[in-house]
Amino acid sequence: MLPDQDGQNTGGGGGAASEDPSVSLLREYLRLKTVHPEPDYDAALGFLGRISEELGLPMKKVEVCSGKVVTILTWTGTNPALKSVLLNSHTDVVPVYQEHWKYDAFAAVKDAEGNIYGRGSQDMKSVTIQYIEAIRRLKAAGKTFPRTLHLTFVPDEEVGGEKGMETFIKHPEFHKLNVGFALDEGLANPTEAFTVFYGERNPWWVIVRCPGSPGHGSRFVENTAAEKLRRVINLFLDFRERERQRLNTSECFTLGDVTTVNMTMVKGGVAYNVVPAEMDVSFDIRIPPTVNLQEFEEQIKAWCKQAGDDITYDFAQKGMNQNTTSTEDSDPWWRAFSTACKSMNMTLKKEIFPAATDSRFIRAAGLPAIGFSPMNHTPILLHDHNEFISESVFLKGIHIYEMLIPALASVPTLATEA
Ligand SMILES: CSCC[C@H](NC(C)=O)C(=O)O
Ligand SMILES: [Zn+2]
Ligand SMILES: [Zn+2]
Repeated sequence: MLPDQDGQNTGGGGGAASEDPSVSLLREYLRLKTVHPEPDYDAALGFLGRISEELGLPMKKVEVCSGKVVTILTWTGTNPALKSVLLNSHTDVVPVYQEHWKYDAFAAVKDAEGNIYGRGSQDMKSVTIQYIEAIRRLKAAGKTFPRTLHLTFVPDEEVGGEKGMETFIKHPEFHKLNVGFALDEGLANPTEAFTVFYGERNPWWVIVRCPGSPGHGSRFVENTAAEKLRRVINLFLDFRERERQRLNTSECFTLGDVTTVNMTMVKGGVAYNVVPAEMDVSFDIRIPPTVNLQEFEEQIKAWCKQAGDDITYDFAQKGMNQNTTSTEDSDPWWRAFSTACKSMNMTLKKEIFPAATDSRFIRAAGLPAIGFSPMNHTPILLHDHNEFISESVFLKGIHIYEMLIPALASVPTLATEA
């Protein structure tokens, strides 16, 4: 059977049944080209404006930087004085290598197995539509909850969040939301379990500059940049290997529990026969919240000193916040979240997110945030070729939010709110 490009009438697996409207909505959203480097944010704004009307929820637009709008839909609770629940998602997606995809990455093709292919199908347009569809169903069922729910749709997460959540979190309009707890993106899990993230590793992007004596390429020049560069690379990559071994030798460790180091760029040199006056190397380092950051920077300093004279380093990214969100049963937000999951017989795996999401800005503001994308039995394909989500996993995810949202929006008044 041919894959379904238009999505009007084909059920997953090739049946003749009509497509679930939630699936059609996801596929419509996947077709919007909110892809870097020039995301069509106007298309997303138009789409969200329509959703606001359909759901009967007021929409607010906050332009945090020129052309970068955060959209907020609000379902006011019966006790609006209580702290609210934030359902956050980003509207942008990363670019694709189209030649490596089975289908057009922006056609939202559904194959005969019911797998929906598209950039953002995991990261994180599926989650956006799951929030929307769960709320649509809860409203249609006439439910109300004590706590206010805010859905925020933010730009630029995929390019670091500087003109998105990082700025929005400091904006008066964010403070007006009176947030008590936030949900944001997680990762798929290929097993029966669902992964939940209660913290993130800090990204440190380091450039190490190695100056050296220049000279003719035919000579044994002393004190070259390349010799220093080699020692720097060895010291950083030896540490990488030790951390890799540590991850492999302990069964209870995941990627989020160790420090990764990757050499990502090398620069230097002007001609084949000129010994360069400087060579630079860059590393992408991700550091778990349990590591002492001051001590780690001392280590970097010591490596640079050991590698030779006058070596310096700079940061292009240096996350310093190590806040994590409580996953203790004594925490009312976690209790609400985990109890709802338990009632659906879901197995949860608690982890530190290996990369960086907008949750880091929420946690840095002192607010609890859980990273969760309800995608079990799904390979992790974010930023990868042929990113997909199955129709059935997507639909189950809506049901999961139909249970989670009422639980979170009904967390009893906290001691700090009384
Ligand atoms: C540090 S800003 C870049 C953010 C990006 N997030 C993801 C999820 O890929 C990353 O971790 O590289
Ligand atoms: Zn994402
Ligand atoms: Zn991403």
